[in-house]
Amino acid sequence: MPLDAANAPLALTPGEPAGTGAEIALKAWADARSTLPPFFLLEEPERMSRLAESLGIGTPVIEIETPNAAREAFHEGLPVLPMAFAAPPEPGRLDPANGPAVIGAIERAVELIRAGDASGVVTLPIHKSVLYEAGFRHPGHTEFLAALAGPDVTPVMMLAAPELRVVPITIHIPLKQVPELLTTEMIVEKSRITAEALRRDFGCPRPRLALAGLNPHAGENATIGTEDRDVVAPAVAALRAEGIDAVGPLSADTMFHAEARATYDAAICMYHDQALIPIKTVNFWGGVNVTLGLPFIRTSPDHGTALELAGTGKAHASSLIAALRMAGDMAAARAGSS
Ligand SMILES: NC(=O)C1=CN([C@@H]2O[C@H](COP(=O)(O)OP(=O)(O)OC[C@H]3O[C@@H](n4cnc5c(N)ncnc54)[C@H](O)[C@@H]3O)[C@@H](O)[C@H]2O)C=CC1
Ligand SMILES: NCC(=O)COP(=O)(O)O
Repeated sequence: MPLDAANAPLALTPGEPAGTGAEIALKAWADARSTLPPFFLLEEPERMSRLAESLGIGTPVIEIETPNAAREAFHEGLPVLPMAFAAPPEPGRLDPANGPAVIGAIERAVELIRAGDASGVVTLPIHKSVLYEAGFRHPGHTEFLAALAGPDVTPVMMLAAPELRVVPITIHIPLKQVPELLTTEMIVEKSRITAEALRRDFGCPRPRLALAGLNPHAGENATIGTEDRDVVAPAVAALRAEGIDAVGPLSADTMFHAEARATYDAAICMYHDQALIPIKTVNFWGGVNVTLGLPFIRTSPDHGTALELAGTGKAHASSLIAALRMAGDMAAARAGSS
């Protein structure tokens, strides 16, 4: 996939149209445009204008015909590249009929990156269960974007805030399946991808990884579950043999306080909540979800659709602002190093 798009704007996908995505996009432009890289939103321009007016967000909406027009337009308002939803979106009311348009916008953003018309994709939150109803077969953006990227892509979810970076090795699977699906190979591969990304995109020349144990007390010498001895410890040994600075398995309950966090650059966690609870506790408003291992840049706010706030204007845009900024910084750094 060509990455000659470094100077192109970022593509922002709409996510769930019944959620808060559209309003935080308007707010991000209103609150932070002078500090953000140019971006355009895939959406319905008229709906965006109506929403800005009804919520009293003073963001002009500018319909653009091509992504190229976004750079100029961004100074004047929020550039919107038109798309259409099948059913008129209503705040807080999910409609599976809009699933194909939500999914299609993500596909279109990847095509624009491939064509050199976008420097990366920032995704607004999707509502996963309504997309599953609409036939979506991927657990989330992370796996869908990897499938769009190509056959041999292993995506890695990392959530990053100034205080902490976390990587869940298993992601959206039932908790009871975690021990069955967790393998040494999976931990090694995702940790290796994380180390490479920390070097390339996050200014860590010698990344330090801290691997959490799966069980309480990291298994207490295999007396509280054997996975830490049999699955996680061999992964740590393999990573160290490759020259990666990895430690663990560590007791997960004592690795997230400030002093512990200062000893590593990313915490490699065995399941979703082991990773996401600490980061959303230390920084709920400024975290960014970034997909590592893709041949293009993808970031996202780390929260969901917040359906109950849709249409109220109360949703915060800070995580989206951080996601746009991170994607822009990554694109600029990659352009500088190529
Ligand atoms: N990247 C993505 O596409 C993501 C999608 N989701 C999806 O979002 C849906 C709802 O998930 P929940 O677990 O309820 O998480 P959520 O993040 O939507 O909501 C959790 C709590 O945080 C609040 N909140 C979320 N974003 C906010 C914002 N910008 N400003 C102020 N308050 C905010 C909500 O009001 C709620 O109290 C699910 O379908 C889930 O799959 C969740 C996370 C990421
Ligand atoms: N809980 C994180 C989340 O749901 C993000 O998933 P994805 O859509 O970025 O794969």
